[in-house]
Amino acid sequence: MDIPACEITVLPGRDKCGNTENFDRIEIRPGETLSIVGPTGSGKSAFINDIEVFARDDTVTGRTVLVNGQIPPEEIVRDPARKPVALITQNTRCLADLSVGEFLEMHVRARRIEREGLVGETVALANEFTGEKILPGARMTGLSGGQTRSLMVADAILISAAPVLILDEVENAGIFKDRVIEILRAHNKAVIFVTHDPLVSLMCDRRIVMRNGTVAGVIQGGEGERPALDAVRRMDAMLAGLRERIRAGEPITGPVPVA
Ligand SMILES: Nc1ncnc2c1ncn2[C@@H]1O[C@H](COP(=O)(O)OP(=O)(O)OP(=O)(O)O)[C@@H](O)[C@H]1O
Repeated sequence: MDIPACEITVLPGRDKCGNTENFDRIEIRPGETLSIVGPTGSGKSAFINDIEVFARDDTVTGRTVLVNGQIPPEEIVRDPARKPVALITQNTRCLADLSVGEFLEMHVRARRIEREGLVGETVALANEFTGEKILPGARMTGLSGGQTRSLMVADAILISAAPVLILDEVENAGIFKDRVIEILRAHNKAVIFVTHDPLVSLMCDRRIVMRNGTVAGVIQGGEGERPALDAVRRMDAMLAGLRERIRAGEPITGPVPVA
């Protein structure tokens, strides 16, 4: 069953001191990418938690989250097969004692999807996100952090088909973040990244800045940030190259090219 694309609206609650938040509403539409930034303890996780549980003034923040302009019905909130939001964090792991292929086949069957080759497509997509190739015969429990996250993102796109994805600090875990963003956009997903990564933040359409448990600002990316994005892209590629050389055990002597 495909879950139709939807629009998420976050209505204001209160900051940590109990003051009403200073925004009208934040709307997240299909195909949009949003990053949540801010110092430790500023309320980033609380913000995405509100979206994940479809808050109704019943969380610490007092926010309310609407789906297509309305309080979502119970069956959307409770039934994982109908829930439009998938959350993937650094700690998301799958503890099934199955091979990757068996696990995905089971998920395809549970979702009653009849499409030839979907398991293979999902593994192939996951392999676009990670440098450490995933084999269909590998055990789920033996996958590395980066492989697990890549597989979960590919599964969320092709099998769970959740229209809204929340990725909580997954960038540190050996996945090609620019490729992930590109593919998620191509699939018209709404994506929310909680991130400390400059490249991910600058690649997103908008940045929500958190402070003291509240939304302190919303920054629209765009042409003004283009030079910064281009520079960060070059730096990131340089660092990725260096990381690979260090991982391969090369001594890093002589000058390192700077972006
Ligand atoms: N609006 C709020 N009202 C009351 N408490 C809040 C609010 N927002 C966040 N908190 C609480 O403040 C604490 C820190 O928030 P949170 O974990 O969301 O921060 P964070 O930005 O995700 O931090 P980190 O970067 O360390 O993960 C949590 O205990 C959370 O429940």
